[in-house]
Amino acid sequence: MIEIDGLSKRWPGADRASVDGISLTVPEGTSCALIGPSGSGKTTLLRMVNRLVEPSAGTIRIGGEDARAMDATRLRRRIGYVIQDVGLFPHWDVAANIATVPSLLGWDHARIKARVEEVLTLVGLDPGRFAARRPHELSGGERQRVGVARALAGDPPVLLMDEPFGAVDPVQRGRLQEEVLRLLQQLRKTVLLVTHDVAEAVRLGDAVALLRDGRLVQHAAAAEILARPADAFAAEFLGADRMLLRLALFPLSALPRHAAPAPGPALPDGATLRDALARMLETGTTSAGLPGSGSVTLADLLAFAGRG
Ligand SMILES: Nc1ncnc2c1ncn2[C@@H]1O[C@H](COP(=O)(O)OP(=O)(O)OP(=O)(O)O)[C@@H](O)[C@H]1O
Repeated sequence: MIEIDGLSKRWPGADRASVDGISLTVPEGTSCALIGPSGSGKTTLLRMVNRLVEPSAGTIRIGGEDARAMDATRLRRRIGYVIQDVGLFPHWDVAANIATVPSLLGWDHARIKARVEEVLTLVGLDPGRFAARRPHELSGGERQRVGVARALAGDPPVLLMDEPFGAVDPVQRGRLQEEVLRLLQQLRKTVLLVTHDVAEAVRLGDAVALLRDGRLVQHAAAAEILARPADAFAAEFLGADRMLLRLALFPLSALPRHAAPAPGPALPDGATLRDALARMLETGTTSAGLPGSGSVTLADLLAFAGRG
């Protein structure tokens, strides 16, 4: 669990605080995505959690312990950190990069080797093919995966991610988001994530925190913030397509199932309400076929969306 209370940062010489009295809790095993315009204080807030930036005021507790009272090195070993340009050591191979924290923790050689293979496999990279490569021998997407593997290597309970998929092309990005989401749910990590991308925030964050000028505008479950933005700024920032983004958060089982078949191919397993709407638009009909048999209808979908 991450508990942030009254946290502020005012950089020397600045005329106002970049982070201004933010209180925010990320419950154990959940994720929170920080969004907001450029300069709203997202990265500064994130970097105060692992003390790369010292707060001007306020407290941060990690697993109940005051982060400022802890030794900074010990604190950072309990917190995995993934950043956009990854920051891998260029002259070290992938295995050595991933082994950084386990080595600092004093693990023996065999345990480190086993852990490197385990986390590479977790992030979808074959250890036999990738362990001995240098960072420049990887694609951008592979480098991001190595970054995630490195952050997970010491099995920290908390993960901080700053634009983790920012440097990856849109197709890879979608796949990486999907995989990392599954992985983080499976590992029950507590995650604080910075992103510019509202779609990414609601996909990866159980909760979303919207910042403006260093202040917290709204902090709510992803489906809630999309349905009920706190004010006009929040509504504009979340975008005109926010109800479509929201539909993508719900499975087909959120709607009543009708026995009648629908025209066109059935939706695949794992499809969302947004996929159902897309299928209806594609077939020009008011129902979409469910995997197996049966269908959902546009009337039910609109009623669901309207309930918010
Ligand atoms: N090391 C620093 N020294 C002085 N001011 C800083 C420093 N780092 C950040 N700032 C200022 O703090 C404010 C918040 O910056 P921050 O990087 O946290 O915003 P952000 O929301 O992450 O922005 P972006 O989305 O563009 O990355 C900005 O006005 C920035 O200029």
